[in-house]
Amino acid sequence: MSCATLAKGLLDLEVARARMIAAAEPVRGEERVALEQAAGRVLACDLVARLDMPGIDNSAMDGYALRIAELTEAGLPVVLRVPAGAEVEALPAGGCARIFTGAPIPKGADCVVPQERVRLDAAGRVHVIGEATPGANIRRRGEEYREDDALLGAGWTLNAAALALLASQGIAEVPVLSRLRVALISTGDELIEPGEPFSPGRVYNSNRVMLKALLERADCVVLDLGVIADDPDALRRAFSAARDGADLVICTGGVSVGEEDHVRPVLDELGGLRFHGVAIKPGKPFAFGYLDDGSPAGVPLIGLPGNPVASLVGWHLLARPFVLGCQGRSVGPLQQYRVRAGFSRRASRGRRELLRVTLDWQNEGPVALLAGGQGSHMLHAASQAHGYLMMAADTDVEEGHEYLYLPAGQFVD
Ligand SMILES: Nc1nc2c(c(=O)[nH]1)N[C@H]1C(S)=C(S)[C@@H](COP(=O)(O)OP(=O)(O)OC[C@H]3O[C@@H](n4cnc5c(N)ncnc54)[C@H](O)[C@@H]3O)O[C@H]1N2
Ligand code: MOO
Repeated sequence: MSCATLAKGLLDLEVARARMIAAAEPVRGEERVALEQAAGRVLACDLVARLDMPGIDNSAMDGYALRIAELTEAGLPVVLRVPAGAEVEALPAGGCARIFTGAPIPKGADCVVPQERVRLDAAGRVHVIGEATPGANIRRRGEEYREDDALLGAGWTLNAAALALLASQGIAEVPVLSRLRVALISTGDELIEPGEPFSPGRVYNSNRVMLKALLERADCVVLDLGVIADDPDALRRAFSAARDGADLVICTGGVSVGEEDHVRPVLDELGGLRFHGVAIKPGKPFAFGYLDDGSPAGVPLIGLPGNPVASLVGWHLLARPFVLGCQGRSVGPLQQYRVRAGFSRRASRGRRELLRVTLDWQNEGPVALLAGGQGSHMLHAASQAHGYLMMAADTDVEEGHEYLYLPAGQFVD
């Protein structure tokens, strides 16, 4: 999309995203944690294999290990029984071994025939039904990787399979990066907390629990500073307190242009605003800057919009890549592919629109349907959406036409 079509003064999404990614400085500090505690943590250094994988030649099937050259019409007697965990033995000449999945291949055997493909005669001799192929059903030592081969790189997020991989190497403790400490501030005089009695004009704080969940899922330690009034002095005090204990400050609300919106001027006063306003809907009043704490760079601050869905979109597209970068994790380009729209809709002027959609798979290919109301305060559709249909600025949605779709799975930590 050409920047010329964007509303004046707003950054293009890709430009803003690139600036967030470039600004992210990986946190220093690491610790060793037990494998059981390491889910979702970020590896602090490269790890190499300690052992060949598999460690020995072993059987992929329950069956019989034999030498193909010794197969005759008379069949082979079973002369050995090899369960998983047994010592490696030699296969005596002229016989075969009853073997089980994972058990070591006896020396001299060159094939495992699954038990479904053998016939046992009255004397208990093994007859192979069909062909026996050399090497069949034998998992070779080191066929996956060898000792000292690269296993996982620094910056890798330890997902369940990665933990299992390390466990398979006998690794019980891993070096991980220190968790990013994020101070979370909600601004707004109107805010009350869930559980408090409702009164007209009050708004339940939805951003707090949403961002806390997103940050914790992204392996951050959240320092929740609660709700701060729409007042520059209160905000000044909150930002000053936040910068002293956190690697990053995130606040929501008060980041737009009204005289009740104090985030931008206070950020400017306490450090410096780097940019404000991104050409996306929702999520336009996104602010990024630094609070001066005496260090060369200062403490980064992200101001997300108050409208909850705008805050969510700002997290997904701009704040999360910054957090990932601060955690030493790699941030790839947005995953997107083209999907047919099952609805028509007028364009957003001057901003890309991120429509919250579900995918209907009942037709030949997926069809995107609106997940519900699209206002930036409308959380129901956001809670149901499978992803975003990303519309270029000033482009109407026409039913049956294809548009870029961003699956929500890419934003899940
Ligand atoms: N004259 C203009 N007005 C607005 C503009 C603009 O460009 N010119 N931008 C609009 C857009 S777009 C958005 S998005 C909002 C965001 O404004 P703020 O970030 O300043 O947010 P607030 O004004 O504080 O609140 C907006 C809205 O969200 C509710 N809110 C705030 N915090 C929470 C929370 N923690 N949980 C739930 N809901 C929250 C708040 O009550 C308001 O209803 O500005 C537009 N205005
Ligand atoms: O960016 Mo606002 O989120 O359009 O409503």
